[in-house]
Order: sequence, then structure tokens, then C-alpha cells
Amino acid sequence: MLDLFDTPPIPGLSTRDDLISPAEEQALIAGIDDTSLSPFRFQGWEGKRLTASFGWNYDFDTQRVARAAPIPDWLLPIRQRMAALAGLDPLVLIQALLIRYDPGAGIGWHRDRPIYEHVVGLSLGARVNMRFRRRRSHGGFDRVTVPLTPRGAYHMSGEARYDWEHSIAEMDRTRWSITFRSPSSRWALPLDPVLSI
Ligand SMILES: O=C(O)CCC(=O)C(=O)O
Ligand SMILES: [Fe+2]
Repeated sequence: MLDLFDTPPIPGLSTRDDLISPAEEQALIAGIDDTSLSPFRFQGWEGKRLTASFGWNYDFDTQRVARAAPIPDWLLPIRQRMAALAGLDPLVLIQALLIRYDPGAGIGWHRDRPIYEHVVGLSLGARVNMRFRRRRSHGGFDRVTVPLTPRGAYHMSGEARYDWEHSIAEMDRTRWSITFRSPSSRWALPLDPVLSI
């Protein structure tokens, strides 16, 4: 039984606590820490969070999308569970993004790139709030705060993903996240980056 919000705080956003066990969380954290991560780069600027992309990568420096190394085997079981949570075929989740936020790192206000459609994330380590905001036509913002519990997952699509921006404030304890994304139907990204090479 999914404990999705009865009434989502924003249409298109759902969360689920305890998708994985504490032992699975530790194994995934070890997997992320064993991966070569690099500081997120945005048009010459370097962010404090450390990232690695698999399947596909959107390069914020060159503003181009490119193939990345295939999604590693150790991520496939969790991709399967996160796809089921979102009601998706695991194969449509063509991108995996690993992030480590050390103390002082966060993520500023943004919408995910339009080349992607569904966004399914898993939160590991520190508990944080994901903040959402949407500009009102007459000034100011509508704002919603959604707690992300360790080992919990979220699914963003539709209004939550396209009409609202999200961000995570700088934190004082380490948090890791794993995000899977599907390609937008407006872009012709092959579903399987390995087979289609
Ligand atoms: O760490 C997270 O859960 C969110 C990451 C995020 O919003 C992004 O990479 O676009
Ligand atoms: Fe995002």
C-alpha cells in the first residue's frame, strides 16, 4: 500500500516514506561514495554539491545533452522500485543522477530541464525540506514545503514539475539523493542508451 498524500500539496507531486530499509540505504550511500563524483558545474560556476550522471547527461556548461555511461547494475533494483512507485516502466527511466550534498551544499531554485518528463527521487541521509514556489500573476509566490524523509521517495510530474520551481536549502548534515528521469516525449532520446549506440 502506497502512503501517497491523500490530497497532494501540489498536483503532480507525491511522496512515500520508507521505500527502502536502513541497510539498503547504507548500501546505496556506499555505492554513491564509491562513484567518482564531480562538483556540479553551471556555465563556468562550480556548485558545492557533487554529482554523477548515467544514461544521459545534460551539460549545464555547454547546454547540450549527451550520452553518459550506462546506469550501473547496482542501481537497477532501486530503479525498478522507484518506477513501480511512479507507475512507470523502469526502462523509461533513462537517466540516473547521483548527488552528495556535504554540509553547506544545497540546490537553488530551478525547474528540471525540459528534455526530461517524469522525475523520481530517493532521499538518503539527512532529512530535508524541498521547497516549491510558483510565481503569482499579480506578484509574489505561492509556496509549499515538502519534507523529504531519509529512505523516502518522491515523484514529480505535471504541474509540480512544469509550473513550480523547487530548491533545497544548504544543509548542515550530509544528504545523498538518487534521481531517475524519463525523456520528454518532445525529445527523441532513445530509451536504451546502450542498445541504440
Ligand atoms: O536532491 C534532490 O532530491 C533533488 C535534486 C534536484 O532537484 C535536481 O537535481 O534537479
Ligand atoms: Fe530538480
